[in-house]
Amino acid sequence: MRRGDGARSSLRVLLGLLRGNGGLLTGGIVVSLLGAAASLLLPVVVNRLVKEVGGSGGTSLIPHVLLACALLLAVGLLSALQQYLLYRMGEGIVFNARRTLIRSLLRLPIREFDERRSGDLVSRVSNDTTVIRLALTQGVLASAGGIVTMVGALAALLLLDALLFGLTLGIAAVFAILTTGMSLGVKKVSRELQESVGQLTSALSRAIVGIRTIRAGNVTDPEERAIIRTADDARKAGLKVARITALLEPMSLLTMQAAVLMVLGVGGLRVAAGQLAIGDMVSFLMYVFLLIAPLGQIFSALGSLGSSIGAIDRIREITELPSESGDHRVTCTSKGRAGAASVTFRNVTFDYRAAAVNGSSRRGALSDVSFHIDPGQRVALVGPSGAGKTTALSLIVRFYDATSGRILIDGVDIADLPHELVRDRVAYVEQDSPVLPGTIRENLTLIAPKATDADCWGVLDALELGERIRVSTTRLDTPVGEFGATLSGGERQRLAVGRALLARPRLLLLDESTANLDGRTEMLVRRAIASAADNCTLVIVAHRLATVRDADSIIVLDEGRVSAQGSHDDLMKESPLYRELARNQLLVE
Ligand SMILES: Nc1ncnc2c1ncn2[C@@H]1O[C@H](COP(=O)(O)OP(=O)(O)OP(=O)(O)O)[C@@H](O)[C@H]1O
Repeated sequence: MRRGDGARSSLRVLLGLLRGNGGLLTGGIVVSLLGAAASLLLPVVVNRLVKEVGGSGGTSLIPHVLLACALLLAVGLLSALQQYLLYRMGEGIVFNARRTLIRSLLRLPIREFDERRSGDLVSRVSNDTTVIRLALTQGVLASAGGIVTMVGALAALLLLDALLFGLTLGIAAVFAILTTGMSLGVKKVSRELQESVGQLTSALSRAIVGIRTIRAGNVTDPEERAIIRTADDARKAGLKVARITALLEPMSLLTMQAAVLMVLGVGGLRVAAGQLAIGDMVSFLMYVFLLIAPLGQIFSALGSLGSSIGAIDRIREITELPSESGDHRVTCTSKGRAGAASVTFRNVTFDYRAAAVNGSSRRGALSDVSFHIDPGQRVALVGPSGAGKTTALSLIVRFYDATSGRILIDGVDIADLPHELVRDRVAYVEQDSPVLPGTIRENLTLIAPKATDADCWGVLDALELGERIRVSTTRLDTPVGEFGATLSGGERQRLAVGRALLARPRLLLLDESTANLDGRTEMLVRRAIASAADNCTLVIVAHRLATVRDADSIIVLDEGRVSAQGSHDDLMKESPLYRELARNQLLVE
C-alpha cells in the first residue's frame, strides 16, 4: 500500500469513528469557539480598565471590573463545558472503535485465528482504542478553539505593536518547528509502544490459558521472566514516548517565558520612550499568553494524533481483513428442510497453506477425498494422528473451504451456501475445550437460546449429568469456571454434547475426545447421542473401538486420503491399516 493510501485510509477510519458523535463535535467546537472569543475579549477589557485606572478613575471603573469578572467566569465555565463534551465524545469514539473491531474480529475467517495471537487481538480492542480517544478529543477540539484563539491573538498583537509582534512571532516559529519534528517522532515510537503492549497481553493470556501445564512443568520462573521481558519492552517503548512528550511541556513553558521576558524588556523600553501605552503593553502580554498556550496544546495534540495513527493502523489491520462471509450477512431462523441430512465429499483436496510455499507442491491435509453418507447414518472417521479427520469436519462446517472438489449437504454444494445456512443445519462438538466460561445454562443454550430449563434437564439427565448438577444450590446457574475448569474432562465433553443435541441439528459432527472416559460414561454418552440423534446424521471422529463398532460405516483416512470404507468386520478382513489401528489400540478399547 502506498504511503498516501495508508494516510487516507487512517483518516477515513478516524472520520468513521466520529459517526454518531456529530452533535457533540459541533457542540464542542461551538463551545470552544465561544471560549476563544471570551478569552480574546478579556485583554481588551483589561486594557480599558488600566486606562481608566491611569486616567481620572471615573465612574466607569466598576462596570469594567464587573465585565472582566464576568468574562473570566465565562472562560472558566466554557472550558468546563468543553471538557465535558470532549469526554462524552471520547467515550463515543472509543465505543465506535470497539464496536467496529469486535464486529470484524468475530467474523474473521478461522484461518486468521490460527495465525494470530489472541492476547494481541484483545489488546487492540482494549488498549489501542483508548489511544484514539486522546487524539481525537485533544486534537480536534483543542485545535479548533486553539486556532481561533491564536489567529485572534496574532491579529491583536499586530494591531497593538508591530515590532513586539515580529519578535513574538520569531519565538513562536522556533517553538513550532521544534515541536513539529517531535510529533513525527511520537508517531513512530507510539506504534512501537502499542505493539509491545499487544505482545505483553499475548504473553500473559498464553500463560493464563496454559497455567496448569506451566505449573506442573515447573516452568513458572522462565515463563515469568519471558512475560516480564515483554513488560520491560513495553516500559522501554513507553520511555521513548515519554522522552519526546516530556520535552513538549517545558518547551511551551520556556517559549512562554522567553516571550514574556522579551515583551517586558522591549515593551518596557517602548513604554518608557512613550511609544507604547502601559494598558497596551498589559494587553499585549495577555495576548502572548493566549498565543503560546494553544500553540503548546496544538502541538501536543499533534503528538497524540501521531500515537493515534499508530493505533488506527493496528485497528485497520483487522477491520480491513475480509470477513469470513464477505459482505453479506444472513440471519437464520429456520433449519431448512427437516430431518437428517446427507453428506457427500467429491474429490475434496485441502491444503492449510493458501498457496504452496515457493511453488513447492507439498501434500495437503486432504487429497482427493470422496465418500457419501446417507441421511440418518452413523459414520466413524478413523485414522492415525494427522490423517485429516478433524480437517474433514472443519470443511463440513466451513471453517475452511476446500482447495478443490465439492462438499454437498443434501445434494447442495456448501460453497454455494452462506456460512450461516450451512451451520444452521450442523452442530459441531470440538475435541478440545468445548465448554465456554459461564454457567451450565449459558453453555447448554448457547446454540439453542429458546431451550427451556426442562429441555436442559432432559439432556443433562440423558447424559447422567443431572444428579451432579442438582446437588449444587445454584443448579443450572452454576458457573463452570474458565473453560470448564470446575468440571471433569468427561463432564465437559458431555456438557458440550448436550449443547449440540439441544440445537436439534440435522447433522451432528463429533470430534471424540482422545481422553479416556470410563466404559459406563462412554456408553451413556453414546446412548444419549443415539436417542437424541434419531433425526440426524452423525459423523464421529472416533478414537474408541466401541464407538466404531456402533457405526453404520467406517471411513479410514490415511495421510489425507480415504484408505478404506466399510463395516468393522469387513475392514478387519480387508484393511491392514484398520487392523493395525484396532490391534495396536490406536483405537482405544
Ligand atoms: N490450523 C492448521 N493449520 C495448518 N495445518 C494444520 C492445521 N490443523 C491441522 N493441520 C495439519 O493438517 C494435517 C491433518 O490434521 P488433522 O487435525 O485433520 O488430523 P487428525 O487426523 O484429526 O489428527 P488427530 O487424530 O491427531 O487429531 C496435519 O498434518 C496437521 O499438522
